[in-house]
Amino acid sequence: MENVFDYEDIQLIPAKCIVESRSECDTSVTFGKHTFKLPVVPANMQTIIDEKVATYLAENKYFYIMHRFNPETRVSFIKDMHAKGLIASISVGVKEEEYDFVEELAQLDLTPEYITIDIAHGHSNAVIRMIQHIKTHLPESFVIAGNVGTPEAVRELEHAGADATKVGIGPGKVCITKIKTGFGTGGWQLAALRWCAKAATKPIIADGGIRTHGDIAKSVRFGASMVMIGSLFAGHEESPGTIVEQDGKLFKEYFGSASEFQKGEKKNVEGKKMFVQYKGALQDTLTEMEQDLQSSISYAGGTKLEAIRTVDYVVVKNSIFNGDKTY
Ligand SMILES: NC(=O)C1=CN([C@@H]2O[C@H](COP(=O)(O)OP(=O)(O)OC[C@H]3O[C@@H](n4cnc5c(N)ncnc54)[C@H](OP(=O)(O)O)[C@@H]3O)[C@@H](O)[C@H]2O)C=CC1
Ligand SMILES: Nc1nc2c(ncn2[C@@H]2O[C@H](COP(=O)(O)O)[C@@H](O)[C@H]2O)c(=O)[nH]1
Repeated sequence: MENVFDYEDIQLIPAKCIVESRSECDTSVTFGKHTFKLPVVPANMQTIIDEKVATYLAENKYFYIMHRFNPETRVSFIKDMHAKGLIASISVGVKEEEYDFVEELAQLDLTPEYITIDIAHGHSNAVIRMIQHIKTHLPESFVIAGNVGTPEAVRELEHAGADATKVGIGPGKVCITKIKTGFGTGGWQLAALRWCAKAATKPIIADGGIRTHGDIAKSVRFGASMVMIGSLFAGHEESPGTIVEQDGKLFKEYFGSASEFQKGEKKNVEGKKMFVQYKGALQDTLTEMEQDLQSSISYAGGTKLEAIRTVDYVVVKNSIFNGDKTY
């Protein structure tokens, strides 16, 4: 791999502005059969999303993916969302009982609009078999498969029938895969995204490592149709993590899906727990993301997200923050 870089090493180069106001710029994205307000999806993790957050996002035309860690609630979740006229977007694993679950949905005539196969090492026969199983029993569901970090993996999962692939092995804020195994895209996630996007013929979700709103525009530039974000969504009032007070300041817990806290045991642990600063209402962050992305589109010299995909960029090797912090 040549030209390895990450989010903080890149600056996008402005093109001539064609709008009078940033409000003219449209951040919406069509992903599968639906159009959403932002190319952003909160991570399908237990401290990021629950039924209430999912409903809020769907009602307000944001994409969401419900996590898979309360498997027994998934059937009622899909029914509830459909009863409210909302899309159902769920996650599955690859263990034996997940095959039965997919068949159960088919027997109940319940088709989630989106199903995400959510495992750590998605370039595997287990995921390929699950894609094929879903496509056999629920052919109308849009299947997102991951996570992967190579063009070979993207090609194989697409070939197996995935409608989108999710790229990112180990760049997450609560991830310790890179430390415990020595593998992953941590530290070069943006370059890995570009590498994968060149091979992809279907949409890619860039997953993990987003630390600023500008990183969303950079992900779009390097080939993402959608960007999955955990840590930036962990500190909200609505975030399911427990709230704690320390030295008069409020924090919310954020833990990895492969952490001991999630698994309830110390086996194959590849995630940790941390506390992020409380930051008020979820909608405030979504609104700020939209405004920042509208601004990105204006700097790209366009009125739509697509304008970002073709801008020039420079590699500035770890210098863009220049000691500054965003908060
Ligand atoms: N994006 C990322 O970088 C990472 C994300 N995660 C998240 O953590 C959660 C748990 O993930 P995961 O452990 O995959 O889910 P599961 O615990 O559901 O494991 C899925 C299946 O894959 C097997 N498996 C897991 N890792 C490997 C591997 N490296 N090689 C071969 N087989 C493997 C498991 O068996 P067995 O346990 O017996 O090996 C199990 O049968 C998911 O939500 C995932 O997204 C976890 C790590 C990295
Ligand atoms: N290696 C691990 N990765 C994990 C774990 N739990 C979640 N994740 C991944 O992180 C992103 C979110 O990243 P962030 O930088 O935005 O916080 C998430 O979508 C997963 O792909 C874990 O336990 N280990």
